[in-house]
Amino acid sequence: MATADGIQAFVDDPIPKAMSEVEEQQSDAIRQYLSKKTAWISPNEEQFDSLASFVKKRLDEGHGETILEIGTGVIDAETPGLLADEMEASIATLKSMQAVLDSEVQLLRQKSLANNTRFVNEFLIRRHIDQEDFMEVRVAVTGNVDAGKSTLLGVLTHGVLDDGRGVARQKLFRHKHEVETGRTSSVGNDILGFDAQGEIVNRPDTHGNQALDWTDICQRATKVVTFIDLAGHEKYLKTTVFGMTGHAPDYAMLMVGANAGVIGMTKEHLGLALALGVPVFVVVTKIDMAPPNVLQETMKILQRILRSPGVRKIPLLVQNNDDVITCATNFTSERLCPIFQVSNVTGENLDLLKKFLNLLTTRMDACLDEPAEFQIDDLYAVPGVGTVVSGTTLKGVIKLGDNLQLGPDPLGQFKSVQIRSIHRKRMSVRECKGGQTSSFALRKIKKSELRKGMVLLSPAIPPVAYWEFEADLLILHHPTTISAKYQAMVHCGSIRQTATIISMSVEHLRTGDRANVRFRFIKSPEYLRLGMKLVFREGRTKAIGSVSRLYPHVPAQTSNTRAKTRSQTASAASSNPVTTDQSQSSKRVEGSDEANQSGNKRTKPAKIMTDVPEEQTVNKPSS
Ligand SMILES: Nc1nc2c(ncn2[C@@H]2O[C@H](COP(=O)(O)OP(=O)(O)OP(=O)(O)O)[C@@H](O)[C@H]2O)c(=O)[nH]1
Repeated sequence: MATADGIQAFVDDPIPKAMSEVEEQQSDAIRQYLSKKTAWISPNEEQFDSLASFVKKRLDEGHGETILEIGTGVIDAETPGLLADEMEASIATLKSMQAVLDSEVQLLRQKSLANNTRFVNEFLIRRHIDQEDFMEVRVAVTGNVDAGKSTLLGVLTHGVLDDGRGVARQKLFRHKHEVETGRTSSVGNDILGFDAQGEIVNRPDTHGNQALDWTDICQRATKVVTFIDLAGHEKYLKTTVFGMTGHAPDYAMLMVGANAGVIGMTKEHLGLALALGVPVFVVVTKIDMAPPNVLQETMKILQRILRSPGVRKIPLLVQNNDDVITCATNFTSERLCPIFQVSNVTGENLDLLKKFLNLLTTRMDACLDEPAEFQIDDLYAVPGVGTVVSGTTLKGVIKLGDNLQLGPDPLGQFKSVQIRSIHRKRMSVRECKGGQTSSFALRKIKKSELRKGMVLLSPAIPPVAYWEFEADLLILHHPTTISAKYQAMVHCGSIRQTATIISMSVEHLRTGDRANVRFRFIKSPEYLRLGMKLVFREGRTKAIGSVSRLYPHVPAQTSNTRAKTRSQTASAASSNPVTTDQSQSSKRVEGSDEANQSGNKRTKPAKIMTDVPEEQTVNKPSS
């Protein structure tokens, strides 16, 4: 088991580095001052302002929160620690900064050095957010059936303990058959809110009603963790894959029953998170009922799998507050894998897990200055409201009343729609930013016109749909060989559609092979972006990859729109492909022979579609 120190060795301490980078324009004297561990003791006005702008920068970068270490510096790195009275003065400086930064300061841990004479403190600084806003973190909950996923979510979000016979999970079930069988079949969402001091704001139900009041949670929370509860049963793997690709989780919580161990879908789910580059932490449940030797065996196997060459994680058993902070501050490094051992029945170690969840931050860059892009992962027809789409804003800001381009439809076309209302976690809001999930009520759109995988784009983004694309693919498993014409389901963002391999850079593909593969969707064109991760699977076949080249689709035209579209097409969606080494909007490949341009001996790609093939015109949008 790696120790906290072991972890520290491979992750650079981000704090002094950030400190040295903070304000290049600052004078040398100020920069030197900021690099000292004593900087917080009694700064003058200019020094105070510099410290404040340093923390503000860190808060901006951390989506509204940051962990700050006091008592270490770049200059005096070899002699860390402040005397007790120096630390007290530093804390007073930090506290007086709360008002300037409109934030809350919370002591996370104190390290004692030199026989308890010197101290290094770590603080969580969290910005106050107005009632309508909150930070968002998405955690995909995965693991084999019966690992205790729904139970843990019931326990965390409703503040109750389980009885070992499923009482806590009853609070979460959404479908009648789930209540009857105790098995999750749909992707469900549950939320856990934390205030600026890191306290849980989910209130126990006071009306005998099991549903939590999400608006109340969001109004009182500074940070909301959304759990995407994915089905554990193999039968629902399609749902699980969709949850992992379409709901854009920041982290994956892999649950393992201490008594059952690493069985069934556990490895499959771990592999999926690894393939999609989602950092994983493990929660071992049911430690109250597992005999010590069984728990030990489960831990041994788990750690062996995590350390194996295909996974290459560094497992860290979280046993105390110190471990929580070490894990939380180093977790964005995809290699660290914290492991919690909990009981949903006795509540053992749940406080450590809650503290860890409170410290997680989103991995998604909001890209607020870029044109808005929203991926649709679900559709509803809400009586009295109309058509509602839910999903994730991938970048930019979407505001009430905005006109966005909705598409692509089965013909690859987009249409303008207006945002009638916005909900974030069922709370009515005026805007939604990059990295946040939300639902929009749309004007003058029927649910039948929509399907999952569609997008809403700012008018500044060229509305291009793609029938064909290339991906760099790695075959994780296939029982025999894959060749051209092979078909399987492509999961890419919230897109879920069967695609055919139309050409490959090699003749055949077997387990472990890598190749560049050209795909064609069989039903309708989709909106894709270069670099998007994808999972290609059918039955026991599994491959992962990322989109490396796009072949824009030119939609069918009516005579009166033809002239207009022709000019748009020329500028925005030239029928030449877009590749990963080109900027999507500015550069395009010159000439017409893509195979030559790519510089390899791939089969010459099929002619680029300039009209809608017959089979697409008869297909209805899938949902
Ligand atoms: N003793 C004990 N029982 C637990 C614990 N956690 C869950 N259980 C029980 O284990 C059973 C299965 O829990 P679930 O939460 O339904 O498991 P799941 O992983 O959500 O299963 P799926 O939804 O089918 O994927 C239930 O009867 C729970 O009461 C625990 O920590 N200790």
